[in-house]
Amino acid sequence: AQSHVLWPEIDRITAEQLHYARQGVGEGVWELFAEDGEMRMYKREEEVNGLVVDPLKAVHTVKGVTGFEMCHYFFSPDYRLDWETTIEQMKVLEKVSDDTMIFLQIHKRVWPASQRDALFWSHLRQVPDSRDPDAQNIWIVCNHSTEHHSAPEKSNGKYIREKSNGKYIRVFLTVALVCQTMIEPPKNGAQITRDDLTCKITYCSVVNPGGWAPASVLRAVYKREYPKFLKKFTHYVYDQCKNKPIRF
Ligand SMILES: CCCCCc1ccc(-c2ccc(S(=O)(=O)CCO)cc2)cc1[C@H]1C[C@H]1c1ccccn1
Repeated sequence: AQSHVLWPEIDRITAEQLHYARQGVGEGVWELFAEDGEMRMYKREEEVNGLVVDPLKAVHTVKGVTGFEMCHYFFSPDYRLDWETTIEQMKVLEKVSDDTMIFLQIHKRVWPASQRDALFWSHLRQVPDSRDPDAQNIWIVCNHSTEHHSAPEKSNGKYIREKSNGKYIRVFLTVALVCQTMIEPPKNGAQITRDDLTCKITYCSVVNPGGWAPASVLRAVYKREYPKFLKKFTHYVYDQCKNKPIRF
């Protein structure tokens, strides 16, 4: 992917998102708004030009899967429709490389707002841990809005794009899923099993709705959809992996 025109941006945004994901939620600005078992979901209330763009940060711990497995199922287009319940259609516009793709997703309409679509590059990468050089166990998937010749936004600058009989508003998003594998080595030197694995997850998301939607509607949607999404996704990955050989 190093040769692709997007590479400098992919490299920069992925590094920025890794750094951002590692910042704790201790500093008072984050508000805890959902808890479910090990999952903690935080948000900051922010508006850009009167649009709600509340940044979200979730932390979660899932036993029995590796960070690679979690990121693999998040990145791969083959499984997305199994766990993403808010999209109507998904298309890979370009396969930049084995670890980088460009997606176009049409999201289900959220009444009374107009229907949205999302066009973004998605990049999967293993991250050497600067603090712990032999921790080859951190993986990240970064998704960031981009343009693409095969899915232009309407030139009127209102991010409205014609579809067959209506219009989509294009959202602007930056998302990062950072997963670290923790291994509790078995006492008696036995082979590692899934019972010895724990995956520590940090999920960060900023979705700018792209066009006007009532703050109350957006905040209600985010409050409902994000916990549901992370719970469904992590359970899906556990179920997909539990009877398969471990992939680090
Ligand atoms: C009036 C609603 C305007 C915003 C609609 C919208 C668009 C994209 C997105 C979104 C796009 C991508 C991602 S992801 O993490 O990269 C995974 C791949 O799909 C995540 C969320 C969200 C929402 C908001 C529904 C809200 C919502 C919240 C969590 C999940 C789904 N929907």
